[in-house]
Amino acid sequence: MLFSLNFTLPPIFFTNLSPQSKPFWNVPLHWRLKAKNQTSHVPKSPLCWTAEQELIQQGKGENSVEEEEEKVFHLGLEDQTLPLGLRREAMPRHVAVIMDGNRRWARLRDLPVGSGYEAGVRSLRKIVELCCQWGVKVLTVFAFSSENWFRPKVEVEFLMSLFDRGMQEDTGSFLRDNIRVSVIGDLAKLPETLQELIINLEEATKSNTRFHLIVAVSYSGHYDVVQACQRLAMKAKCGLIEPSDINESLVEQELETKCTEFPYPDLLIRTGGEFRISNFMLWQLAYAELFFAQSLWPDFGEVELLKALVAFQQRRRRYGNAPAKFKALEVACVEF
Ligand SMILES: CC(C)=CCC/C(C)=C/CC/C(C)=C/COP(=O)(O)OP(=O)(O)O
Repeated sequence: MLFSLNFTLPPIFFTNLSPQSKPFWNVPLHWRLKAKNQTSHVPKSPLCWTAEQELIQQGKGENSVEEEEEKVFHLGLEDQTLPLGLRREAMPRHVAVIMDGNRRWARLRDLPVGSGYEAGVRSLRKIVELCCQWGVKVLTVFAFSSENWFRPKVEVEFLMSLFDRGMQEDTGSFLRDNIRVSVIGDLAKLPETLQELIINLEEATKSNTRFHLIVAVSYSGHYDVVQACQRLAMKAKCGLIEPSDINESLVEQELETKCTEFPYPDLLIRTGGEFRISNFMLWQLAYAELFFAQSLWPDFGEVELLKALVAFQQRRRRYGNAPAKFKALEVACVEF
């Protein structure tokens, strides 16, 4: 029998999270493992049941800390730590993020605007890592909009060099962690060196299957729909399709998100306290759940991501009467 589970976190869950009282999953792994022989000190966390706790429980914790760390690192996805309150089977497959608030973060600290963007990259790395660990399959981030070209030249150049640097620095970890990277948007407008880097990175990671990071650069929802229309018009002009053949499925196949198996974000997160979608993935967000966070993007970390995911898992998704392709996740979310 199917039943609805309306899981609500105990108030202690978020009110207790001061920097002094970190949740158990923030405690470094070697501390947790070192504590394992001192039974009274093994944290009996009400918040999550971790893979290494499982090993201790099974009496298999006889190895050195290093061996245990190695073992935990290589456990399968389904065995990895998942904070209490998150259900793996109800995890959004595709999360989209508008990473807003980097410049405000820098100004609040009297730092140059570039430091805000650099802090934003650090935040992005952390969120990618968590999404991988927690079982999200696709993450699309809005890194530079079509409108951002109108920002001061020096800022645009800084962002271009940051993309360049970020992609070069992270190629090794994308390969090691089995992460595929795609970049979507009007890439012809980017500096040629960056275009080459993108082609190489996409090629190098195209067979990776654990996680798909999609970076939207020089992108807007309007741009995406227009370029899809142009491609369909070309096909019609060449006689490959009739105008009357054009339907939702054909449009979907021409959108930039054709690179992923899950083109429709289940969850859109916007940081920075604004309540808009700012011309991001207009077609694809049709049935996304929206989550607006007050945190500026560089401050958006584990606790904030967890709040967004827990909120998502508590939503009841209805989709109107949309076709089954949208509905797969509803079963996991509502009928647990
Ligand atoms: C390598 C890589 C993918 C890097 C991504 C870097 C990054 C965080 C880009 C965000 C860019 C951007 C225009 C954000 C909007 O917020 P804003 O900073 O304009 O916010 P604000 O003016 O509202 O504070």
